[in-house]
Amino acid sequence: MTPPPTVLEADGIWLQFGGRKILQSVYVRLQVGRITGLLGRNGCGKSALLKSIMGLMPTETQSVRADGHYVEKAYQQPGLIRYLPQHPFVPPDLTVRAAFAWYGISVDELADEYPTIYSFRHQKIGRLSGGEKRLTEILLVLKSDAAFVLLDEPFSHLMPLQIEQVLQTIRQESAQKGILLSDHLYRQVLDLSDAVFYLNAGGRTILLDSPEQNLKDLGYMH
Ligand SMILES: Nc1ncnc2c1ncn2[C@@H]1O[C@H](COP(=O)(O)OP(=O)(O)OP(=O)(O)O)[C@@H](O)[C@H]1O
Repeated sequence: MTPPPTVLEADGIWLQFGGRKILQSVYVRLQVGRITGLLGRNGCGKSALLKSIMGLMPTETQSVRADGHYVEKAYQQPGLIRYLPQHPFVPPDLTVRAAFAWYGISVDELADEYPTIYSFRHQKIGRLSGGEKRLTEILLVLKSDAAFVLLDEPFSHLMPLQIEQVLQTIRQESAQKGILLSDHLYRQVLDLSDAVFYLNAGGRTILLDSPEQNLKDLGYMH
């Protein structure tokens, strides 16, 4: 059996909407065992980039490679890569237990770590609150058996205590996964990430060498 890949690279991604250039020759790199942050202003194209990597957005050109092998439709390869979009994606009629089973996870794994979600195991997803649903979806993606995980604004809808817990789970899961984390909670992203890319208004990624200072210079924060 071939071992799972350890590096995922995306480059040469060009995307425009109605003549407006969103992504221009973007480059990002994920590595198993590392967390890679992705920051950028509202509307700069972070979500579009994640969708492009997944093969869910028609781009002009792009190259996504796992250990150098071309990946065409990442969304068809859940063992390779999983994606948390900004919008809810689990069918509302599934129970929490069934949703975890769908992702190859036993809900019993959550009993100690996430007792509230575990207590909802017989509930339908559609009956959960916004935050409970978001937390369920984050855990589905994070705890699934994928080599790489893309997280688009995982902290939205979560209360501070849950954010702390999810940060810890991201850290734990990164031991066996390469994780791309895009969120506006920049402090948490900086603390957690081994490397941080900034997507600038011109649609190019910059690898930050001094993140705090770079982000001020780039006008992302004061
Ligand atoms: N399907 C689409 N058709 C036309 N324009 C789109 C489409 N999807 C996204 N856009 C535009 O592309 C730009 C990038 O959007 P995207 O959602 O990727 O930004 P973002 O960096 O994730 O923003 P935010 O931080 O606010 O979530 C925006 O200007 C958006 O309006």
